[in-house]
Amino acid sequence: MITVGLLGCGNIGRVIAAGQENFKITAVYDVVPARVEAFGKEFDAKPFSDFTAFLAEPTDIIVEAASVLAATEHAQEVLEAGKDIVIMSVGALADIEYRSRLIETARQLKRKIHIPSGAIMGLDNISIGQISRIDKFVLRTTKNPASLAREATERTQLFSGKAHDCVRQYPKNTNVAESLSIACGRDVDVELWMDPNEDRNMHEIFFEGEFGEAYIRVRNLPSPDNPATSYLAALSILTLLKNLDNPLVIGA
Ligand SMILES: NC(=O)C1=CN([C@@H]2O[C@H](COP(=O)(O)OP(=O)(O)OC[C@H]3O[C@@H](n4cnc5c(N)ncnc54)[C@H](OP(=O)(O)O)[C@@H]3O)[C@@H](O)[C@H]2O)C=CC1
Ligand SMILES: O=C([O-])CC(=O)C(=O)O
Repeated sequence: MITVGLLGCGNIGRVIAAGQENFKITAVYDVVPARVEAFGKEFDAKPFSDFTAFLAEPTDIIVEAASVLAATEHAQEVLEAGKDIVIMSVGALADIEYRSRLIETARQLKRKIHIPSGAIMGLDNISIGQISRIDKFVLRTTKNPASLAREATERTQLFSGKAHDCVRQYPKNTNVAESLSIACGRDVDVELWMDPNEDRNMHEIFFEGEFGEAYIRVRNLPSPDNPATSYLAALSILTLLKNLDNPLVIGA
């Protein structure tokens, strides 16, 4: 049985905990002490409000499902503690120097940094961008203003530019932009829109290159507990965890 330390007892954390089968969350940590206590009680995991003690608890892997700040603060020490990590708040890796340091640490210590597919589809073959020419790559994300904690009466563009800058400005909403950039090996172009007539979290990907062209559109249901986060993102990380000990690896 794989033992998991869960960093972040929010919306995604709860979906993961409810779906435990071949892994067991044995330790949990969150910035909100009351939340971590209640979570620990409900899912039979040891609650921690001190990160060092949480990390010292024997677990096979740490799952970050908290925030870009949490991933930035803790990923390096998780690897240095000799543990693999799953990073949900991928925006932390927009800092190229930090990302390189993490990868180098993981390489030296023979650890893995897992990035779930999250709220999008297609990351598998989008990674051909690492070995093949890409002529165009645009992510267009459209969310209801409520998912962005804003108000609007008409379709409004919030951002147009590069992924690294977008996720810095909208760290709770555009981690997918960074996942796509890592997959295809370049800082992709991003448009972020809010639309009061869109009730889903929509991600459209326009991808052209040596292989031909692709258009991918996902219209995700928002998570009931956090409309900023698509439910697909929680399902994705749960699937990743369920496959950690599967010898059959599918996809590019
Ligand atoms: N890669 C992807 O495709 C996607 C990634 N995400 C990202 O996944 C992460 C989790 O999402 P979700 O579960 O919906 O978020 P929630 O806000 O529902 O839960 C996160 C929990 O972590 C806590 N937390 C925040 N910062 C820290 C910290 N520094 N240390 C410890 N705990 C902390 C939060 O506390 P508090 O409430 O006080 O902040 C909250 O309890 C988010 O960063 C989100 O942006 C979401 C969707 C898609
Ligand atoms: O859940 C989504 O649709 C996307 C999201 O919030 C993110 O990438 O951070």
